[in-house]
Amino acid sequence: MAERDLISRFVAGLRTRDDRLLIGPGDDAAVVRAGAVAVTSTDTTVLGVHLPADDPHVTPDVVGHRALATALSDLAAMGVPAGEAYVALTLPTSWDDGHVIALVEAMERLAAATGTTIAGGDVSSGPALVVTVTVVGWADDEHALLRRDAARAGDRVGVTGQLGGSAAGLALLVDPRARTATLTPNVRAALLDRYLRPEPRLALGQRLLRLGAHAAIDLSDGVATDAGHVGRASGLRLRIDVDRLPRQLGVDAVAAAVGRDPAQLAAAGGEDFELLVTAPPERAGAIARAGVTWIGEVAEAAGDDAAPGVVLERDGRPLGWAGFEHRA
Ligand SMILES: Nc1ncnc2c1ncn2[C@@H]1O[C@H](COP(=O)(O)OP(=O)(O)O)[C@@H](O)[C@H]1O
Ligand SMILES: Cc1ncc(C[n+]2csc(CCOP(=O)(O)OP(=O)(O)O)c2C)c(N)n1
Ligand SMILES: [Mg+2]
Repeated sequence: MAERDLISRFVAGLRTRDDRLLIGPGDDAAVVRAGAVAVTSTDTTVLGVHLPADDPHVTPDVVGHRALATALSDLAAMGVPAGEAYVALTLPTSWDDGHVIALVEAMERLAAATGTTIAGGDVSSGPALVVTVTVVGWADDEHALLRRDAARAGDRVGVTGQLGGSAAGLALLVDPRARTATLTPNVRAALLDRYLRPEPRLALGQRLLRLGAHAAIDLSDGVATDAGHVGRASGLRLRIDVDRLPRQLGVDAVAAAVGRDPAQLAAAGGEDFELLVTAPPERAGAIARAGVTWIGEVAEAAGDDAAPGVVLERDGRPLGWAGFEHRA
């Protein structure tokens, strides 16, 4: 199919989910009636970097879902609902029309499930499959946000859901040793799903904001790195006990099979796309009931050996673990 026809074909399957969109796909630019404050984030998914390039699990559907989910995760971490998404596709010749349409259809399904409107994008050819998704959410005012720099000394530090599942799922795909792990079919499927089809915690992010959380960040690179962003942005030190990190079922078995510490998969494996939050102790009960596990606290940063950032601890002693880094 020619570029124009391909675009027309997949745009025909996109729906508008709000009354903001004045001009959607088709003109030189999208036109949206703005809310009070725009919250915008962009994320890239590269086949071979974010997903294995030649694995039968990595279908066009998985690529589409994951690219939008990981972008929406940043809006979840800001505590705002999703608004519009803009999708730039770089397509290698090995991706035929059917693949591209399946990718966009999977995105549209997640868009429907999250109230997102795909309002525009771009199609290019290129040497590798790259999907860049820009998402915009709308807040009523600039205070109705979960920022990285809003942690306060004395806050508790918590995480939503369970961690390590994505790294374990990836290991099941790429590390032959992981296949020796004893897992029930359901547990194995849930680990693969966590890696291949993460769910952005949009409703939970908004709920945490309403419940009085101070700061939040989504866990893309792992607590070891992402908690450090909160600490540095806030000028404080997050102290986290790695043995309190909730681990997804099956993580321990995969960690044993690949010879790694299970807490390290949970702290540094990355891509669970859960949220890390800080909140004052008086809110801890209500926030825990919303699905948060407390893993540490926010301390003043003072002195050379207590710089702003994160310190991961085991039995009160610091560990040198680090999360994912693109240019290590
Ligand atoms: N090329 C760039 N130009 C401007 N800002 C950037 C660029 N790359 C990253 N940033 C900013 O740096 C911060 C961290 O980026 P990144 O690690 O991609 O964020 P996240 O983990 O939330 O997706 C973000 O606020 C992002 O907007
Ligand atoms: C094939 C493959 N190898 C390694 C990884 C691990 N990995 C790749 S990117 C990444 C971190 C998250 O991606 P990034 O682009 O840093 O997202 P952001 O922090 O910008 O949200 C991790 C853990 C992977 N997902 N797939
Ligand atoms: Mg990253």
